[in-house]
Amino acid sequence: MNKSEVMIAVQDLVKKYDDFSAVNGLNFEVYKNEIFGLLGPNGAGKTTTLEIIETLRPLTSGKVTVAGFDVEKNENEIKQLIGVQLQAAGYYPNLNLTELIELFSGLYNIKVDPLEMLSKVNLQEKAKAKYKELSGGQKQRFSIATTLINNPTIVFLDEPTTGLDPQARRNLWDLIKEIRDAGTTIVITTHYMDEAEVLCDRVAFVEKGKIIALDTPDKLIDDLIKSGFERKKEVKAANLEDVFISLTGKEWREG
Ligand SMILES: Nc1ncnc2c1ncn2[C@@H]1O[C@H](COP(=O)(O)OP(=O)(O)OP(=O)(O)O)[C@@H](O)[C@H]1O
Repeated sequence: MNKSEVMIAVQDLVKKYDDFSAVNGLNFEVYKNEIFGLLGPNGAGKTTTLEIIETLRPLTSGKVTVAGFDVEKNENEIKQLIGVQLQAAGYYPNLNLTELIELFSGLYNIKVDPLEMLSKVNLQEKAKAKYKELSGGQKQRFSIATTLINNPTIVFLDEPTTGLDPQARRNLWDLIKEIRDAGTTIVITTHYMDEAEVLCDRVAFVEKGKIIALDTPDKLIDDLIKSGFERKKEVKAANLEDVFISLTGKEWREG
């Protein structure tokens, strides 16, 4: 994470749907090369905020810049810099993965090697498989590959591990970290706090369209402990998920 380089700046962001404020004065910055998590309950305003940053939804007031470009004035420049996870329902179920990558790269008007893109997400063996033949984890990995086609500077992932088994989730965490380590900034939303804790460099908690806390997971946890918080139950050195992983292994298994 490089604090000196701000990739996304959100200032006093407000989004109203009629007289309901879904986003109610948000302020935060995302730094170059970090994994930044937006956390919060259903309806808190996370997706709305992401869609405004992605230039897919107009803001009501405030200012949002992406790599210095204003979302209200430089939509095209921003679209070239970002990778957005497309909803799976939009994929043509009868095309194979190679054909789908070719289709998407055609939409971006660029040429990529489909096999190279698929190998980034460990799906090279599935190059000739149809999308509908993939497991849940493979579908998620494929959708992450589609975000990387235009070689983006920033990637947005909206709940990328929902519905996956523990192995598939952990493998996806490794993949997302690799993408960050290769120089990409990542903004993610998730409802899984364990995921946010191991994956995110910094997290913002959003509630009712406002940020109620923003820091590294370590700092947020340390502050809570300093305030006198204690868990009721004795904390064990492992949990049931650790048992699952230790019994079944951690390799890619949805083959
Ligand atoms: N197009 C719309 N018109 C009216 N209200 C909307 C619209 N889109 C979202 N909302 C409302 O804005 C609020 C924030 O929704 P948003 O989808 O941003 O929340 P979220 O934090 O992403 O929730 P989730 O975790 O469930 O995805 C919700 O109360 C939602 O009903």
